[in-house]
Amino acid sequence: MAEDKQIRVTIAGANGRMGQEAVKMVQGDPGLLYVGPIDTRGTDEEVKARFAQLQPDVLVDFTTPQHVYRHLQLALQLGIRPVVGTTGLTAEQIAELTEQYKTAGLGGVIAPNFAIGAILCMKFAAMAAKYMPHVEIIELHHDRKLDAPSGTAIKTAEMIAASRNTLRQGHPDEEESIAGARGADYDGFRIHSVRLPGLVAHQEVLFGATGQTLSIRHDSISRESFMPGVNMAIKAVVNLEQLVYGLEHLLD
Ligand SMILES: NC(=O)C1=CN([C@@H]2O[C@H](COP(=O)(O)OP(=O)(O)OC[C@H]3O[C@@H](n4cnc5c(N)ncnc54)[C@H](OP(=O)(O)O)[C@@H]3O)[C@@H](O)[C@H]2O)C=CC1
Ligand SMILES: O=C(O)C1=N[C@H](C(=O)O)C[C@H](O)C1
Repeated sequence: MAEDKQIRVTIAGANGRMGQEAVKMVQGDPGLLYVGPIDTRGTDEEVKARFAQLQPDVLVDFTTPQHVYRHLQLALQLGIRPVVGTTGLTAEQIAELTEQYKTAGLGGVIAPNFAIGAILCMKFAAMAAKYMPHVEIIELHHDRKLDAPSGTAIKTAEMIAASRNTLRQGHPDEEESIAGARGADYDGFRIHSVRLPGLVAHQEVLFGATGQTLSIRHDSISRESFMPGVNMAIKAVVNLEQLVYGLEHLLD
């Protein structure tokens, strides 16, 4: 795409918590043109007619786990490059979409977290797990969140699992007297989800070894924290020819 041409951006979920921030960010960048919101709660024909009216280069998605898979399929059919922050896609869906986008040679970004500090938290956690394989993840979010565990916690867990040998942690005879007390199991370690009003988006990765512990913590205290990453993804996706999962793939 020519460097001096504005990138035409539509946003799904434009009235939501993240969508409102994203609209402000896009409208504040002279390199981007906000062409308007897209709402896909209609028939395929109605939605395609709206896309035809908007003519976007990029679809930014901050909606719900229920809709995001269809949005990625629609974007593929229409040749619009998606930048997806919505969480809740399964590993199988991401793998399938990655193949489909590769076949079509279309760029896309799925990023469970756009905050640079969260990406560093994931990378540091993966580094630490190699040397301190006993680990638990605690993610903490506002209580309007629909999915658990968070997309960030799942991505962190995937990166930890890739950098350590599978290890079933805790006492072999441990029992829960209240179901769920030990959290969700991922590759032998545990993920705990906290939901409270007042929180935004937070994650702590705890490691333990003989006589020592290590905590790696990231806090998003406002949704502005995600916007530089969304901006970077919009500008990168127009030059991509495949779907990437994780903002770390766009960082050098
Ligand atoms: N990757 C990242 O860095 C981040 C990702 N997220 C993720 O982003 C997603 C949105 O979070 P958040 O903004 O807090 O949620 P909100 O509930 O505030 O916003 C979701 C919005 O999507 C709208 N919506 C629902 N369905 C459709 C549809 N089919 N087409 C268009 N709009 C639709 C809703 O409209 P209505 O209210 O009318 O139903 C609502 O305005 C979540 O999955 C969350 O996990 C959040 C923060 C950071
Ligand atoms: O719903 C949220 O708010 C967030 N969702 C993302 C996730 O599930 O990881 C990113 C961030 O944690 C905020």
